[in-house]
Amino acid sequence: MSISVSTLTKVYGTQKAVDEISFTAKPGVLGFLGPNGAGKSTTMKILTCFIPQTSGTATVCGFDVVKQPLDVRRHIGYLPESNSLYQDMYVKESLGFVAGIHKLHQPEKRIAEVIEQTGLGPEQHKKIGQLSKGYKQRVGLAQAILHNPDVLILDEPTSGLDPNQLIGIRQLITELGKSKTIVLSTHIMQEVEAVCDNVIIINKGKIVADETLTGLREKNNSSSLENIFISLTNR
Ligand SMILES: Nc1ncnc2c1ncn2[C@@H]1O[C@H](COP(=O)(O)OP(=O)(O)OP(=O)(O)O)[C@@H](O)[C@H]1O
Repeated sequence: MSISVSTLTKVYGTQKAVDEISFTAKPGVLGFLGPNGAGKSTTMKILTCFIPQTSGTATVCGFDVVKQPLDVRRHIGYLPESNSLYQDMYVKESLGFVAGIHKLHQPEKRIAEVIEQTGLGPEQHKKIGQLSKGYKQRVGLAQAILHNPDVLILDEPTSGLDPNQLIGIRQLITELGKSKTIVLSTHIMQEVEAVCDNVIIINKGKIVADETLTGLREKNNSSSLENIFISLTNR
């Protein structure tokens, strides 16, 4: 399994944000859904070694997030919810900077590939601060996939994008999901229908559904995903 999480718990002070969750993920796109404050970003931050868990374990490509963080970082790409980019850097320069962190061989070639893949071509000579929100999001995605990781963690990657850009990014996620394990957090149920193979719904720090998209619908009398979400998270 590319991701394996076992009885993972995170407590902030007195707030239990993640409560003994266990799940696995393999190549494909896993929708990671839940209401605001359910614990999605917290789980993603633990998987990407940004914060430590309180208890339980998580491994990425067999590497433990606490004991082997450097190995985990080599295998994972992360687009955080608040995608903080260096506004004064040029697009290509920022990708060169990230390539340096990953010590990539032939960075120029890989940067050109990723610019093509993320549709950044027309904007590649601009400073990040001059880009529209959608293109900034593409830069974040380009940075996340630059080292060709096996696992991608995308925290609301399409929030605030226009319908044309949405389609482009969703196509890219679908394409990447053919070979990589993608954990995708989103509040857009249409997006889940469009790109996800499997779905986890988390509510108040606990997993309330972990199914294939078709399995989830069958179990809930073919109800819409929106209705399933509402019924599982209003308990
Ligand atoms: N650094 C922190 N200190 C204290 N509490 C925190 C911290 N980060 C998150 N929390 C709390 O943990 C809970 C889970 O937050 P988290 O950001 O993981 O939710 P989420 O599912 O990603 O929500 P959203 O959909 O709004 O992004 C919330 O109650 C939140 O207030």
